[in-house]
Amino acid sequence: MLTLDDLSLRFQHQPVLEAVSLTLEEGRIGCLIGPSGCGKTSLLRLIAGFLTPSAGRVALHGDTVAGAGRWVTPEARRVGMVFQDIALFPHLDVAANIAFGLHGQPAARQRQRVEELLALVGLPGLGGRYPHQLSGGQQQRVALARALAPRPRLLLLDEPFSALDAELREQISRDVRHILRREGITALFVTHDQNEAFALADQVGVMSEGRLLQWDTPYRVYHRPAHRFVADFIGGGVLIPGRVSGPRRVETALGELGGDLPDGVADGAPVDVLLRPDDLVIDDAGPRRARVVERVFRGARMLYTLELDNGQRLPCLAPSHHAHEEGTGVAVRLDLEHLVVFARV
Ligand SMILES: Nc1ncnc2c1ncn2[C@@H]1O[C@H](COP(=O)(O)OP(=O)(O)OP(=O)(O)O)[C@@H](O)[C@H]1O
Repeated sequence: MLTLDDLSLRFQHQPVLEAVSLTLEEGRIGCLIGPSGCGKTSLLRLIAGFLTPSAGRVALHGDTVAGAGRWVTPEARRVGMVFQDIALFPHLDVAANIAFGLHGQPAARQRQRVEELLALVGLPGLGGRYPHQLSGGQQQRVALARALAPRPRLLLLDEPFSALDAELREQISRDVRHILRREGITALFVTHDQNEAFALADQVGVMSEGRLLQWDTPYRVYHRPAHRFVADFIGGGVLIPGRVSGPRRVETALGELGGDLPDGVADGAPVDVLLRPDDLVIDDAGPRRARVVERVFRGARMLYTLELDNGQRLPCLAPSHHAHEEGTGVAVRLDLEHLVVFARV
């Protein structure tokens, strides 16, 4: 459905995007995450046709819409957009807002499509209200209905839920996933929130400084980060130093660990090993001692920061019913499914 080939963008000679390539299959949901300023919004704007690439190609359904000497206007691309600031027309009622992209169609057909969409987004009967008479979540549903009305081939959503509070955001992102699935819409989201990306997406893209570092399933982005930045950015883990101590072996402050090593690292080479908060278990029978430096209550679980004798600090997510006080000692063991190791740069 969507193909980007080596897409690059410059603003006044400043590189903003560099050689971004990805494919998104029909009916799939993709999600781009990355720090502020890494180029996520610019990438959406290139796909929509509000920006022109400096190099590379954008294709929709196999047709080149930008690059390789071709240019298709934004209107002709049939790409819908939902923005962070909801931007409904305040002087139009909900039905007229949704029908905005349907002008030119017979009135009866427009009315039918509006009713259908109001039902789809869970707001039946609210077509006569004005935007100021709706909650933030309801307004965002109307914005979604408006974008879906002309049946776009691809829907782009730029931080659509960021203005909503956390609880509502979770609910509405689940609903939106449902709606997109039911309509078979191909969608590409931008979000800051990795939990949202994991909950919504079939494919997650992690961006940094204009590059797409990994485009993969949520599971692989989390468990098999392809890049040191991805490992660091996702999941609240830390990279601890280690040294290759044999084939598939690494010596660390937590003992010798076994697993896959990156290609080409020699015996004795310095490496970094990824430890996520759920890789470390507080266990009286554990072989290593650590001190509780900090703890943050997260409801069912407590997020501890533990410090080893060598000063290495590690995050540890543990059930909150055994609360360990700050300053006390605990015994720990590792519960690693697989090793993620990066050659030291
Ligand atoms: N019109 C412009 N002219 C010059 N530079 C721009 C312009 N628009 C964006 N940029 C720069 O391009 C880079 C990428 O911006 P972009 O908005 O795509 O990032 P982002 O990842 O969406 O950020 P955020 O998460 O904060 O919205 C930034 O360094 C920004 O300053």
